[in-house]
Amino acid sequence: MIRILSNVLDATQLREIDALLPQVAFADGRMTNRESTIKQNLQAPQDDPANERIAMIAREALFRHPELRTFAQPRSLARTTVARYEPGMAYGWHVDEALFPSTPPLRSDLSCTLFLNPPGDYDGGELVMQLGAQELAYKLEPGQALLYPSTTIHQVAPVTRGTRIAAITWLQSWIADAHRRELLVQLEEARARAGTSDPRLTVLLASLRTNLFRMWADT
Ligand SMILES: O=C(O)CCC(=O)C(=O)O
Ligand SMILES: [Fe+2]
Repeated sequence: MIRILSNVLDATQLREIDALLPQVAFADGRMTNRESTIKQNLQAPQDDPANERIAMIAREALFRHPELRTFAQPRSLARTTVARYEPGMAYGWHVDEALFPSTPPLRSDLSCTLFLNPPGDYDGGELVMQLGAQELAYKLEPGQALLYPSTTIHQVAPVTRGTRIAAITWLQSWIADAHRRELLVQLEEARARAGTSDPRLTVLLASLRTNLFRMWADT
């Protein structure tokens, strides 16, 4: 399921990131995908101090975002990298790598783009998801994020004017299977909708959720 997360970053965090962005020493994005013929963007080197600070702000904000916690059941979050697209740049149709090279390697269950500048700053640059014969294009406000299954074929459409800046990361979920994760999301919603007027129902829904999580969680 593709989800839009709102208010991942507040105005103060966005201001701090805006002040850090000019200090990022962007380099060719192929540094992390050497063979790629479809990736044309600029990316912050991992040891870039401004990127590290932005990554820390983004990581903390994402990891505690209540909807991300419900939708992703996050076990671990990969390093966050800031990417920049200038006119003519794009990232053609692809699917993200299965394993993110960290220690231990992180299985990419969900991919996440945190938008850092306003959609009015650039033309093109939509993040496009391929769903069978349909395409869904997203261009979100700064501080909003798109969370999508890493199994999805997607692209960043060519930027034709201005600059697109986003922070990208990957998550490993406690629940590898997307359908199981979705059932837990529905149970969470059922629990919220049921309220507390029937205490037995409250316990039953909590029990279902917890015991399915126990049955399905990787350890
Ligand atoms: O910039 C984005 O929104 C996503 C980029 C992307 O698909 C990737 O880095 O794998
Ligand atoms: Fe991607």
